[in-house]
Amino acid sequence: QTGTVAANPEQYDQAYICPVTIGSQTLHLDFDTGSSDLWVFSNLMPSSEVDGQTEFNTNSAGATKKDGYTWSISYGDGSGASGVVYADTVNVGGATATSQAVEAATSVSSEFTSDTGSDGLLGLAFSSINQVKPTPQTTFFDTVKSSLEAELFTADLQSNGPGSYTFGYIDSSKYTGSITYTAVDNSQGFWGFTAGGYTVGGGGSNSTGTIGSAIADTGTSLMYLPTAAVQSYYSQVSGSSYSSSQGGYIFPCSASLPSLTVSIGGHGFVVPGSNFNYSPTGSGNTCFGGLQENTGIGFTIFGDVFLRAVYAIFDETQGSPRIGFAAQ
Ligand SMILES: O=C(NNC1=NCCC1)c1ccc(Br)cc1
Repeated sequence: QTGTVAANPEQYDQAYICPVTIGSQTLHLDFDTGSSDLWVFSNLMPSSEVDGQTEFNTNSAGATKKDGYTWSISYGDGSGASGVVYADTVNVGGATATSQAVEAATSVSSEFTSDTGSDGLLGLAFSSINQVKPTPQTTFFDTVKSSLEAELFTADLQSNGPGSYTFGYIDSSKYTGSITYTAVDNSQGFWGFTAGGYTVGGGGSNSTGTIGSAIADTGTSLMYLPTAAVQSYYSQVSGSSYSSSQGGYIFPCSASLPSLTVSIGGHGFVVPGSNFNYSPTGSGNTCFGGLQENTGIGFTIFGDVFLRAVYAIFDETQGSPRIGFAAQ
């Protein structure tokens, strides 16, 4: 099917990298529903900031410089990049944008230099938060959506193995049961929605509160919830504690992790306990939790830890945007 691309997880499922053809080059980009810029490592960068990544060749025949256009972006984790802007043909699994803004980096932060599996990002949030000056550019999805069978894209992220993104259609083999849709508030440029109650473990409903407004962000590795929900979760994990040195909740790697059920659109979505063992801390046979507090971020983020448990549909077919989730 046109518009299908593999999503390959980096180590610890930290991010999902997809092959994208830009002109005659194939680069591997981190698809990110939490930002709206398509930027790539380029030949304009100092070699000290490149560690094996493929560089977009700004001198290629198909690349047209947008003179006077620049960009600079910083992400929730403190990483960032900046550069200049070209127009080129961008092809994702057959879905082709003939004149897409390709933001060529002239500098990137150390997080990107050391992320050797990623040649840049492909933003899939709303174009209202694109960071190109003097004129914001459209995201790949916004550029191509009118040419798609349907104005939507989907994310099927898997643990430790290839998943996929589709553009223009829903792959019914990727989910079970029905899709639950809920309204999206894109006033801040994100795929924002409202989440309801939560239950820790498969027992009865032991949720005491509701989660509230949240965003679906494939570019964020973990799940960040309000403190009450996070403390309720780790109270069920023996040996867990908040480690200020590690910057989050940790637990013995042998701990038994409960599932977390979150109500969205009136349907309970179960995140299996295994999703919450993110990575070894590197000391004392403790592991870093895939669920952390949203304090300091100011948003509740349903990142890859949650998105791996569902099939997600980012849908603009109805005029107003909506997001759909189905069990997988
Ligand atoms: O930056 C964000 N998402 N994408 C990426 N993170 C790291 C590289 C890409 C992000 C978006 C919204 C909020 Br609220 C917090 C963080």
